[in-house]
Amino acid sequence: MMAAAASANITSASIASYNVKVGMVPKLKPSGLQMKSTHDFRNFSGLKQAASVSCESEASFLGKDSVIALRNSFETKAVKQNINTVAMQPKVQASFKVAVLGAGGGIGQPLALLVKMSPLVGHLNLYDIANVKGVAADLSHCNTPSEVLPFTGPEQLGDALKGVDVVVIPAGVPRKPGMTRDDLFNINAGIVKTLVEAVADNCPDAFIHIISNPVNSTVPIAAEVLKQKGVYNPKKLFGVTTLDVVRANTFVAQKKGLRLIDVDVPVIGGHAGITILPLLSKTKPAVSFTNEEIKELTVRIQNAGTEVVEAKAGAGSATLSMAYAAARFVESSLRALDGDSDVYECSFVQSELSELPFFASRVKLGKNGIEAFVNSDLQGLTDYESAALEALKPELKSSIEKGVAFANKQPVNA
Ligand SMILES: NC(=O)c1ccc[n+]([C@@H]2O[C@H](COP(=O)([O-])OP(=O)(O)OC[C@H]3O[C@@H](n4cnc5c(N)ncnc54)[C@H](O)[C@@H]3O)[C@@H](O)[C@H]2O)c1
Ligand SMILES: O=C(O)C[C@H](O)C(=O)O
Repeated sequence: MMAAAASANITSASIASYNVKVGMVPKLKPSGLQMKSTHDFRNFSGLKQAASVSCESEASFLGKDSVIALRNSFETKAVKQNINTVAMQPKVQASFKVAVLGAGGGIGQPLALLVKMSPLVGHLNLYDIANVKGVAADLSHCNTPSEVLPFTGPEQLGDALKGVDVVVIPAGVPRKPGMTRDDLFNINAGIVKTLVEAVADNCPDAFIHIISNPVNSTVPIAAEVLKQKGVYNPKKLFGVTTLDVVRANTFVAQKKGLRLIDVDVPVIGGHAGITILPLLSKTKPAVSFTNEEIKELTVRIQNAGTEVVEAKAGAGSATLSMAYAAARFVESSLRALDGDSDVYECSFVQSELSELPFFASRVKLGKNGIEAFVNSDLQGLTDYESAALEALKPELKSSIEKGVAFANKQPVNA
């Protein structure tokens, strides 16, 4: 069944009042990194459990707001139960099933490790056409809750996907120096099509995270495949653009001498070159930039993938930072599925925020996928941002149309 495309739009005013309403976390912001899970957590990273320590580690991919919320959640429970937070032993209830398709690769392996560390994950299925048995055996020795299983080859793909809540797809070839992401289309389009067909057949209700490039085309391909299979739910199909946000946050913090953990920059548009548009005017905390700084930061964020491709000199593209970013998006999705009502992330999704059918923006995630679009991010843009937004549209439109045309030329396998 095709679900309704439109979700409610959210303005900054409604976000503000929403945050006041939930009230548990003093300084919430609509940035995707708050945590108020219904589950209790234990930290598996070797630190003491969150209830008993100040765990504002700047190394945590949970981010500051998550950590504050996590601690508040324990403290609130402890007060209610009239017990000492230091003595509290939270019970882990890992329940979600995650599948990584392309798990033996440069992104897949570190991503699998980070997902293995999540206290929300009970089952972690690793699928690849090669090299995945050893990865699963290796990971399965970590004393974190999830059971790790390997699945190799098309005959095991269906089993890898049965009952899965979140499917992450980093399968496909990466760039070499001199290539654009679109140069990967001919190989990766077919890989994504085949994998999404299997998702449609085996776990049509899962959140689907597409990492494989070119994201601006592979997400529309996935949408068409799901439509052809009669199971498209636009609220649950996501192009992973979290790495653009991670990079923007890092580069802005470095440039302005801010604490990394404080910075949040929304990135809109798509995921290739000029289609990546960081909205520096919406940076939190509010920062002022010179025109030169805006240009320099924008271009650096847009070319950051190429910066890594060139530094790796033929050995691939970003893998470790991508795994980190993908793990953040998985964790956000699981928190949303777990009932956390304050989860916001940027993602490339079916959208009505612009005249393009797919567009990256900040979205609010809930149990049923996208609950709302943060349309206030697109209001009050600077002249520079407005011009950049108009300039990206033709390229993004043509990448979307290329994906749709590919999928419609190649009917899905029944
Ligand atoms: N969205 C983003 O921000 C982002 C960031 C970095 C990389 N990427 C993209 O992610 C993709 C993977 O990059 P990587 O560095 O991990 O590449 P990689 O070559 O190291 O790994 C890819 C893996 O996919 C597997 N694979 C290939 N065909 C498959 C199939 N049909 N089914 C299952 N698995 C299959 C390969 O065996 C390999 O293990 C590339 O397309 C790259 O451009 C996207
Ligand atoms: O740049 C690439 O090809 C990989 C990825 O899209 C990235 O942004 O790092």
